[in-house]
Amino acid sequence: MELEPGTDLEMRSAQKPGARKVSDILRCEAVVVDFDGFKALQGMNLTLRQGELRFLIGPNGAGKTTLLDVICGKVKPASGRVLFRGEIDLTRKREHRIAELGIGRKFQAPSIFPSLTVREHLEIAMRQNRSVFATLTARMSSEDEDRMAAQLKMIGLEAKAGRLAGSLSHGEKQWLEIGMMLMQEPDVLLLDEPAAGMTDRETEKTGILLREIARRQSVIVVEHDMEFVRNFASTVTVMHEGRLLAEGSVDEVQNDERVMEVYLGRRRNADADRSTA
Ligand SMILES: Nc1ncnc2c1ncn2[C@@H]1O[C@H](COP(=O)(O)OP(=O)(O)OP(=O)(O)O)[C@@H](O)[C@H]1O
Repeated sequence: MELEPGTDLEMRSAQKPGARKVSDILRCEAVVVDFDGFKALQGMNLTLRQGELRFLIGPNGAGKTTLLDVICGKVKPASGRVLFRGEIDLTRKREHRIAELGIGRKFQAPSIFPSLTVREHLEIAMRQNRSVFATLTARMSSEDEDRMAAQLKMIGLEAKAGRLAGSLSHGEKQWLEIGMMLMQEPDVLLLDEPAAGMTDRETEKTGILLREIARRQSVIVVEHDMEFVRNFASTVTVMHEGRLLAEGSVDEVQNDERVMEVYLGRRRNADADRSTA
């Protein structure tokens, strides 16, 4: 594991009790992303509070995934800042360092190992969060065992801890991946359409899980499923053409004329077309 003395200590000290209280955990300021002349983000702003579950919506190509890519360091912006805990500019950090600082990213497709058990996945994830020395000592402490049990319960896979991950349903695989992220104790979780391809019941359970996570951590969810958003969102950010279009409660953004025009209107039309087809 790479160690950069000093830097992490300084960063972590910002989180210690008694340090300046920062209620905004993440602030994206005027972020511009330029893909060879095409501006996927054109000055995007977003502020995420600690312990918030935020849904990010917008039509195809609005720049939602690109914004998550900037936050986790996968894409570097041409200009703008992403401030973590008020003072660390993530745009100046490398991707692995951003993950170490406490930003977890989950992509849409599950990437699990079919021939490892559910429990083994969580063990691996837990060890990735440890120092080299701790990784070499194979035994789990009773504290680790407690965390493992709590995590399995939280993601609803208690009864399937010994099952091979390859035998899980699509929804269960997604929860396992979320559980692996949680084992690394991120402060901010970035999720791209976590409920895509799930059954109604799995979708419902995913929404409940996200709410549970947001009791302690901050979450940004990119989502297309408006029913899911309606059921579980308190604050929604709407993007359009690489910018913030509107922000507010589901009701507020649904009644916003600009939003109806560029996003919900299109979707309603699409839904209407489908129901009359
Ligand atoms: N690596 C890239 N190179 C060039 N253009 C890109 C690249 N990645 C994304 N884009 C373009 O940037 C724009 C924003 O893409 P992005 O995937 O962020 O949108 P989105 O809101 O997540 O869309 P969707 O809902 O369809 O996933 C799109 O026009 C896309 O084609």
